[in-house]
Amino acid sequence: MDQASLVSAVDTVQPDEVYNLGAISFVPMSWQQAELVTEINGMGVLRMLEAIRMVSGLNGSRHAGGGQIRFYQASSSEMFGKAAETPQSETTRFHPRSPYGVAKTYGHFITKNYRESFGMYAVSGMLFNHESPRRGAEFVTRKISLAAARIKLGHQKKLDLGNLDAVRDWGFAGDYVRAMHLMLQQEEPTDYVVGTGQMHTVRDAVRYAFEHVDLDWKDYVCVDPALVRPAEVEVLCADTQRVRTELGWEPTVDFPQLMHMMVESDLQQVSREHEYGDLLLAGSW
Ligand SMILES: Nc1nc2c(ncn2[C@@H]2O[C@H](COP(=O)(O)OP(=O)(O)O[C@H]3O[C@H](CO)[C@@H](O)[C@H](O)[C@@H]3O)[C@@H](O)[C@H]2O)c(=O)[nH]1
Repeated sequence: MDQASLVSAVDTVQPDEVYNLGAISFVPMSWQQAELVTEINGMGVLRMLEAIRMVSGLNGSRHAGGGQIRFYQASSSEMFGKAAETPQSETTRFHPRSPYGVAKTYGHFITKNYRESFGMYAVSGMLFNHESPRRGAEFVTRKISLAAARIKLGHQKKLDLGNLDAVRDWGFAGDYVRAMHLMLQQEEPTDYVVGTGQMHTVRDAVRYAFEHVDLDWKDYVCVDPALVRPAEVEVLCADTQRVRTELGWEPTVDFPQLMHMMVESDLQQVSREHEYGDLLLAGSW
């Protein structure tokens, strides 16, 4: 959408809150299409802020109150990248490791800059990995849960993965949506790190998923060096103190439960797909 159409859309809808979750979110794609990812994940944020600024009539240097529309930017733990410390908090310095992370860092700082320049209620949530049964199949948790279900039901033989030692702080997406909403209900606009504070490896994710279907993951998982990233983010884990104390936010699903939830959902989905496929083959549709 061009800038004029965006301004017109914001002016027509007159929203109270805007959540900018729009992005190309698959990190490896950002090495293949760095310019496109920068355009969408970086410049896209600026365009949203500009549209809100124009509709709100914020023209000068700093306006107290900054208009009525509240803005949420989906920042990412990928900004911490080659992490300077663990766990990562609101004050940890950024060292992004991919064009995706660099573009998100621009989006983060331009949001902060519009808050400081125009007094806008504009905040960033530095969200760690958040997953659910709706996760795209290219992301590692869903790739694993789908494979566990397909292998269990006899529709797949093995699972190729990249770096099994990567450590992430994975949580349930539903919990993170609650955190985003809470961030826009505060008196003062400010940025938060959102995660569970728990570290797990990709290997743990595989183990939890395959355990759920009573299989030994070592019989099925192969490491494919082509899936290892050019510059990996080795360890991410959130310092959750601020989000817990200031927003009263707590995650409700732990990582083993999350993997079980995803595998359970995929067992049903894979069964349905194959039932549907069999009906088609039998000419019943
Ligand atoms: N996708 C994928 N990742 C793999 C694989 N094997 C190992 N990994 C490792 O698994 C980790 C997680 O990869 P993803 O699930 O693709 O997520 P991500 O790169 O950490 O990024 C996600 O979380 C960020 C933080 O919230 C988001 O900003 C980003 O958009 C995305 O949702 C990475 O260290 C990656 O190298 C594989 O076969 N596929």
